Amino acid sequence: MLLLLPLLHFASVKLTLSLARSPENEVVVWLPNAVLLAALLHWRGRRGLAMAALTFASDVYANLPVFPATHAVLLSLCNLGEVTLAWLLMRRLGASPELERIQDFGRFLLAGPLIGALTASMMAGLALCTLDGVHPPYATLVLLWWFGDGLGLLIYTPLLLSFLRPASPRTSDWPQGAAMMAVTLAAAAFIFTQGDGGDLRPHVAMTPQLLLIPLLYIAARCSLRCTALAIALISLGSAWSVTTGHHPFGDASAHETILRTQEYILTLSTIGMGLAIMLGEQRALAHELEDKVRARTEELEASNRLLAQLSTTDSLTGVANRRRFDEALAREWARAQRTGEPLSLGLLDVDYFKAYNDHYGHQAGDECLRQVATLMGDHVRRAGDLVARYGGEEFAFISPAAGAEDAAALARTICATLQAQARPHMRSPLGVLTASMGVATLVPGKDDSPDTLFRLADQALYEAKHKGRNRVEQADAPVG
Ligand SMILES: Nc1nc2c(ncn2[C@@H]2O[C@H](COP(=O)(O)OP(=O)(O)OP(=O)(O)O)[C@@H](O)[C@H]2O)c(=O)[nH]1
Repeated sequence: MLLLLPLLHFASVKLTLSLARSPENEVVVWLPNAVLLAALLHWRGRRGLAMAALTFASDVYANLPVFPATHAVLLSLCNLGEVTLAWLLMRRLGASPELERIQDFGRFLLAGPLIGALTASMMAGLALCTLDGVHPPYATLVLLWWFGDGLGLLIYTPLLLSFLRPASPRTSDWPQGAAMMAVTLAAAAFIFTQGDGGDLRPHVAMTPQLLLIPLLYIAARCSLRCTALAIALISLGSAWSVTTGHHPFGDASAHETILRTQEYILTLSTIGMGLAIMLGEQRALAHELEDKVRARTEELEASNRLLAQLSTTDSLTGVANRRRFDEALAREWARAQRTGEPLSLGLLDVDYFKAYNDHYGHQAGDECLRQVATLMGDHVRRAGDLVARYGGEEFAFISPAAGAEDAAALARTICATLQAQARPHMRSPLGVLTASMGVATLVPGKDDSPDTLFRLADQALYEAKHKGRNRVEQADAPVG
């Protein structure tokens, strides 16, 4: 970067001087100072001294063929002073170096093009008048220098900064920007090459003010980078035009012509860049709001999903609650009615659970219920199966497409495993925690309802309890 900086600076001095008006080397826009200012802003002043020294050397070296050595050194000192003052003032004013907000752009305008360039122009005017004494009047010299330097900072600092930072992925405006740029440049080429001066110039010529129209379109629709680039190219075109004998701004004295051109570029750049920055800020704000809305919507959707899950989940055991059980039973019932497949339902009731609670406490009772839920979940695992806590110490499973034998076998495995886990239950005749189950299987008929299946399973459970508990009873119903 430190090597590239003087190269870029040197090239910009040469380009500017190639567009200067002889014999006094008056320039319309002096762009090299923007190179150092953009570098200082982009790298937040890091290696500022080295950058300043390199660009100063490049400035003197590039000026030497055009000015005597004393002039070259003094003028380069003025340039360095201008950039340093602008940089320090911007820091003092708290301007963000990105220049993407209108208040930062305003502070930059004040610090660079206004105060920095004016101070340097007064110093340079003094130096030139003292050294040569034959220049245009001091005020004219100051005005020309001020406008030239001010415009250079105004146009090229934001342009270089926009190229130094990565383009925002959102401003993929290049097709539109390129099309409008092509139109603008074609129009600029036509306007700035009209006539070759003197009598041959057409009587009715197009004025450069017309370029404001496509430029405003670019500023409104494209990025600041695109707008600054368009202004930079127009400024180069107009500088070339007035220093090569064209008269896009009408007939006037040499100094007046340069001043008219500078005023024209100033109007174009303040309006164009101001608009681009203001609209860019609005767009960034809109994107920020969109992002916030999207994030909030996602949060809301996640909360809704969680809420929906919580509203159908039993908080103690984590299995489905009564509401989800009812919904699943109705759904599976309707499906079995359509397919003609059997539907099995198992009801489980923990034996002597009141006594367990009384003996071991409610918390131990809760732990028991969690154990039973886990056990059922471990065994009822076919696709479409569901385990639910029906209420209190009662659990249920729904097993679609399972025949009576399969369902009864499943229930027996659950009861046997619970007994084998041998959780002590001092108040049960069996000494360990057990459960009773009732199982029913139906191929739903047209006139049946899920209640029929539930009633059958419940009767079977009652029978299991009645027959001594820790057993599985099957409902006497037509089975599939
Ligand atoms: N710890 C705990 N106990 C519960 C919960 N829900 C219901 N119970 C208790 O479960 C017990 C159910 O007792 P009963 O309906 O009399 O049945 P049981 O003692 O198991 O007798 P049988 O079913 O005939 O073997 C009651 O004492 C309820 O307080 C719960 O969420 N946690």
